[in-house]
Amino acid sequence: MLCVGLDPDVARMPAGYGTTPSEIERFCLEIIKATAEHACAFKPQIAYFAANRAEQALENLIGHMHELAPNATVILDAKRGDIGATAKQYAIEAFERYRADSVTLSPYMGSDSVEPYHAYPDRGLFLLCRTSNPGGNDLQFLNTEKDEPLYQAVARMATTTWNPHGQAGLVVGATYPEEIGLVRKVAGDAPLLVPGIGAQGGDLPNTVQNGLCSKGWGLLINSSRAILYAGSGADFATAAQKEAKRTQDAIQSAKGDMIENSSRRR
Ligand SMILES: O=c1ccn([C@@H]2O[C@H](COP(=O)(O)O)[C@@H](O)[C@H]2O)c(=O)[nH]1
Repeated sequence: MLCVGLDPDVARMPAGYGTTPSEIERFCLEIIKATAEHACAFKPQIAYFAANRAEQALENLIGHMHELAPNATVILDAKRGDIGATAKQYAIEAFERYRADSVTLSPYMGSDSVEPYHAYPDRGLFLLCRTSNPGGNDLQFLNTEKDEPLYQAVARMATTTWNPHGQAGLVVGATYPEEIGLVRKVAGDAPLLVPGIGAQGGDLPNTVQNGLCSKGWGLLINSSRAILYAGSGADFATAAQKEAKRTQDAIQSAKGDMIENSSRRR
């Protein structure tokens, strides 16, 4: 259930790496190779590539992800949201240009802003629901007319009426594990993309405990900086591999503890 995030920050490139698009690509490729055996997903964050004129590097890297880790799903973290005509172009960008398996979306503009993505029913959509950042509280906790907080209304709509092909998941931060449980209740078995462990200090055991679906999975737990920058020297790829394995083991052990506790309770 580990998702390796690719957020190549040019201020943090390891020894021996420059900051050009081809160096960004070389760095990320080493991370992909080093972590592929531990990852069920990769999540490149588009801003780190676009900010450095490295969109072609991102295209190439997604190709490498598909080749080197054919069973891993590729989530383009772009957080798009716009009127239908523009959303159609964003869908082409994510699924045809970049060949991502899924894309992250902002739900703020409503159902017609999500509709163009339904033309790709075999791809996934992760809608921002309860985000990992402190400012997420500003809007996500506003009460709706149904007397539920906005993030729960998003969870409900995104996985039902806005989801004719069953392709929707939700983004819920590991920094708020209690809300992961509340979202899970509303969203059934929909996949949850969970950023916030590692550098943001989220709570892994409670994320797993509250977030597993009825089939015992349903979580893509993302770690970006903690893996990418586990080392800064020439051995950065080995350090990334170790951190990915450590995180994968921690996820497995949290899952094991949960299963043991629930069978003890029976
Ligand atoms: O609520 C959210 C939604 C997206 N993100 C993204 O996930 C990664 C987290 O990086 P770390 O280095 O593991 O903290 C990053 O790409 C964010 O843009 C999020 O953190 N929270």
